[in-house]
Amino acid sequence: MIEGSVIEVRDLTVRYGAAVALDGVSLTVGAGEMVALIGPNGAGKSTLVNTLSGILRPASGRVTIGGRLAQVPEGRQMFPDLTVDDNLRLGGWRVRNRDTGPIYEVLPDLVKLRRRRAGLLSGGQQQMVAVGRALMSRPDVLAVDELSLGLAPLVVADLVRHLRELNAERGLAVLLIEQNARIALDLCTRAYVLEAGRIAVSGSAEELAASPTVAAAYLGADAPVIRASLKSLEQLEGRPDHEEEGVAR
Ligand SMILES: Nc1ncnc2c1ncn2[C@@H]1O[C@H](COP(=O)(O)OP(=O)(O)OP(=O)(O)O)[C@@H](O)[C@H]1O
Repeated sequence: MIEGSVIEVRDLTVRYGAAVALDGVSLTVGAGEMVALIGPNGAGKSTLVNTLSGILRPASGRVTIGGRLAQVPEGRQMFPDLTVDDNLRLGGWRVRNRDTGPIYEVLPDLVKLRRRRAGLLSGGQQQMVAVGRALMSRPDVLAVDELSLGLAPLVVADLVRHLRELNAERGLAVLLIEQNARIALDLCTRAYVLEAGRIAVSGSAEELAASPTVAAAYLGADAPVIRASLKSLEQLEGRPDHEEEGVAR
């Protein structure tokens, strides 16, 4: 394993029966790094996350995780009849961690919801529970599958801000799997573009955002909306202007 990396994927091929979903994929995520994996529907993004977390087995190639990986699954996967607190607790099951207190410190919006049934929450609230539940296993790296799916821009901006804080203050590495490339390239420093099971292009977020091909294919009309939401969220909370650095390009 490359020193200092928390995820190392080498020449990974994954099949569903005869169908090849991932074909010779290689990528790395360094400790404390935020890396994006973007790509269209059916590119193989969820297959990759599910292989990282051991749900799927590679046909060939190697996946190495340095430290602990926790997954925020696509669609949030709440236990709808359980309370928020019980959903969180389930995230700590593997490491025998039942103390949800630290999660409410990191995600204080959940405090007032702790006794509510998860099925009654909004999509954004559920996504926050899903992030908190993943944090219960005290991970070194979080694999977040479609953070923004079906959520309003302001809600996404709030979740992005929390991920940024977790990264800056706790050194949590993040692999962000996103269809919305603008969000991914705003949040992360490096990115890979997955197309039809192969890495089509990779590089720094700046390079990819500046690439006409990537821009044409992936940077749609929603881009200004998300950035405006981040800005208004920060203004609402009286955050200083320099926090905007790294968001707007
Ligand atoms: N259980 C399965 N059985 C057979 N084929 C599957 C299965 N799950 C996914 N596939 C196929 O594998 C390919 C990759 O799917 P995957 O869900 O990983 O893509 P994705 O990039 O996550 O797409 P989306 O953004 O729509 O979730 C697709 O062609 C898909 O149809």
